Amino acid sequence: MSSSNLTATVVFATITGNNEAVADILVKQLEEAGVEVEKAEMSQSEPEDLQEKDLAFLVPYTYDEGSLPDEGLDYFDDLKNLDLKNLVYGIAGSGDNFYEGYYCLALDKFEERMQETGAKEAGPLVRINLYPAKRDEDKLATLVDASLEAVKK
Ligand SMILES: Cc1cc2nc3c(=O)[nH]c(=O)nc-3n(C[C@H](O)[C@H](O)[C@H](O)COP(=O)(O)O)c2cc1C
Repeated sequence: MSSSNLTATVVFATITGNNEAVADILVKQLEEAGVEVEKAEMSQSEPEDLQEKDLAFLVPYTYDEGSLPDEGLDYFDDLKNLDLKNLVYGIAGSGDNFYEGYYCLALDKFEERMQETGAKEAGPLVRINLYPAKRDEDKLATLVDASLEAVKK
C-alpha cells in the first residue's frame, strides 16, 4: 500500500547485475517511504512515461571508456526535447573505478540530458564501484530522502 500518493519509476540497465542491485535498493527504500514504485529495464521503457511520475531514478552502467549502455541508447535519444518540468529525478549507477577518468561517466551523460528536460535534480550523482556496499545504500537513501524533500517544493 502506498501512503504518500507519490509515484516513482526506477529505470536501470545492466549486463552482470550490479545496476539491477542498485535499482532494487532504490525500489526498497522508496517503498519503505510509502511511494508507489515501478522498476523497469531501460530497453523496455519509454522516457515519455516519466511525464506521468513524480519521481524518477535512472541507473545506467558505463562501458567502453565512458560509453552509455547499448540498450539505453534509444532511451537516451528519446529523452531529448521532452518536457519533464514536473519531475524530480536522481541518477545513480555502478561502474568500476579501475576506469579512472571514465568512471561512471554514463551518469554524467544522463545528468546533462536530464538537465535539458527541465526536471529537477534531487541531489548529486551516486557513483558506485561494482556491487553496492552498505555505504552505497546510505548514499542512495540520502538521494531518496532528498528527492522526497524536493518533490514537496
Ligand atoms: C569491457 C568493459 C568496459 C567497461 N568500461 C567502463 C568504463 O568506461 N567506466 C566504468 O566506470 N566502468 C566500466 N566498466 C565496468 C562496468 O561498468 C561495471 O562492471 C559495472 O558494475 C557493470 O554493471 P552491471 O553489472 O550492471 O552490468 C567496464 C566493464 C567492461 C567489461
